[in-house]
Amino acid sequence: MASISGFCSSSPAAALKPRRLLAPGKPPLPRPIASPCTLRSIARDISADLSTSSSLSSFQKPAAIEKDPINLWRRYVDWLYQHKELGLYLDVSRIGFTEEFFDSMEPKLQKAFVHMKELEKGAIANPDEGRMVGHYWLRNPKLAPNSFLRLQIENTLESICDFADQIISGKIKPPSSPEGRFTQVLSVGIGGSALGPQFVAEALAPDNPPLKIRFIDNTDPAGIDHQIAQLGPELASTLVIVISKSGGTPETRNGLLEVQKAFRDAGLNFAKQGVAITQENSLLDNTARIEGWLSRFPMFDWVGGRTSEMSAVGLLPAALQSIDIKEMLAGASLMDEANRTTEVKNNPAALLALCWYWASDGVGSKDMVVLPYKDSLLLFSRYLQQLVMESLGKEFDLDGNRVNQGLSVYGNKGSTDQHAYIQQLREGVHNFFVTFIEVLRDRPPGHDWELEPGVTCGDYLFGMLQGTRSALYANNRESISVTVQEVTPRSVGALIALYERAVGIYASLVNINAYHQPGVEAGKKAAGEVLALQKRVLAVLNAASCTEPVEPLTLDEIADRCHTPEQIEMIYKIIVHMAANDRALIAEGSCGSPRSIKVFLGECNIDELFKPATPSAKG
Ligand SMILES: O=P(O)(O)OC[C@H]1O[C@H](O)[C@H](O)[C@@H](O)[C@@H]1O
Repeated sequence: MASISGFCSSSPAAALKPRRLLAPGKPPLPRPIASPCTLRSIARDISADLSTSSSLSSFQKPAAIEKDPINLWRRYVDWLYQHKELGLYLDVSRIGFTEEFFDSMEPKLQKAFVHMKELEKGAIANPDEGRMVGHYWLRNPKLAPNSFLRLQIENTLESICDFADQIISGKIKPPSSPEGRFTQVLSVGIGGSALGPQFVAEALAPDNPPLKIRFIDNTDPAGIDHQIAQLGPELASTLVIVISKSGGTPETRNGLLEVQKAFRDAGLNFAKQGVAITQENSLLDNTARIEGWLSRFPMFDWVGGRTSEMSAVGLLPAALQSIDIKEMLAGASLMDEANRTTEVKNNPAALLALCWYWASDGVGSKDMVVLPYKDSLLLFSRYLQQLVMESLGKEFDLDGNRVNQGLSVYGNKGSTDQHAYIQQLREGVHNFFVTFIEVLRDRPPGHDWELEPGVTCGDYLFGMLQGTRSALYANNRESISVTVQEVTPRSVGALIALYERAVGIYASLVNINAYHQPGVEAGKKAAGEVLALQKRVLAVLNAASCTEPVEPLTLDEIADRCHTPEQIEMIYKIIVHMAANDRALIAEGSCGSPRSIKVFLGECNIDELFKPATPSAKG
């Protein structure tokens, strides 16, 4: 193994001292016994206590990371990972892990490899939901645990390619477009049903795709109106793809209802232009079937939303933009293959996971800043945010211990971000590590020119990346660099596969389920309760506004009549929102003085009074 002198603790005894999370150079402080502590520090302590002898708690991070340029170069060469066929490099030399750390992690990594192997063979790797985790089969259907699943994958891919060909060639036409063919795709979906397609469109769509894609990924009415307004008369030649694994996500349902209304208003037949990507027999699937939509593609139970880019979710939108989806799959498959070796140094995903573990102390103590130096990769960090944070951000580990795990991800692109927040990264709070994504090819051959003697525009970008990496490192800020030759379907497929696997391995290292998202439900449930309360408020206001004379109500009176005095603040917020949208009138007072306001409804709706009572969230 490489000599990385200067990286190691000075003596074996020092290596066994309990590790402290300190700025380099500071002497270790005794752990406070009963001082006030943050949730994060509690989580960190619990996690440290739970860890075994192979965890970071056995180590002390070096006081300062290697600065000698020759030693650093040796470290660079010794640790450089290269995937020849993909033209992808991974440089972990600027992460200061020690040999002892590396060796101590070996058993955990070997265990992680076993988990990944079992997962690929079809084990129930998502135990809470009792599900297999099969995104790796999508790019290598032969791996699927049975021939039924293999055929499902192969047939879906074939039907995606056929459908996209027929749409692009104009064999399948929109019923009432003067263009005679589809020119636009409007993708409606959220989370894993949007982020991958958005990232890939930004990274790979040609300048003039056969169909231009746009997205509705929220329940923001103004955002939806904006997308529809921009389509204008081209709505008639727009293929609407509604994507939802569950088929019941409210934001996506609302997007669909809004788009369907726009079609009705324009006198268009939505069904002839609508496509659903969802699980069989979901609400969305049934709607699409009953309404006779143009087509339906399956989403599989064993593919999670955030790992669905290589399923119909990602492949259909990409194919419609003439992105070579088979190349994307090939890139992912090659990367998966590389990630199956049990030799850590030759396993890029394991190396990444190891670096994350080192840099964030195995408890997410540092954030991961992702900086692609290439405009087309702008959305990579946003895509990774869901992949990493929804997978790793967990309250409990697989044994039921409270661990509050996670790894925060943010970033946009270099060198743009250099003019925004790199100042803080260089000199401010030291709570992050960086991942640089470097693309060697600046622009297609034959287009380059020197904007000053010997220097091209791309040389500047290169210089900015290297300069930032060095400047950060000089101030003890660690970084990883991932280098690809070009942004192609193959390299993008490989990048996605690399991070998917790194997340899986890291999850094994910290013993959590990376494939469920129990925390997301809490927000959804609370949102449902707010809407249920709003309906009760409306019913109460409606009753009071239908009297003669109209009876404006105070917030206390509304809360009282809703039988939810404890919800008065939420009722106030509901009133303010309704008033701002012309659905309620404030008779007295102003929103700024909640106690003073009296409210009635702008329009009394007698029918509303005779509707059956709205079921409340509180029963
Ligand atoms: O694809 P859908 O079922 O509509 O789900 C969309 C998103 O919903 C939730 O937020 C989940 O946490 C995400 O993982 C998922 O991607």
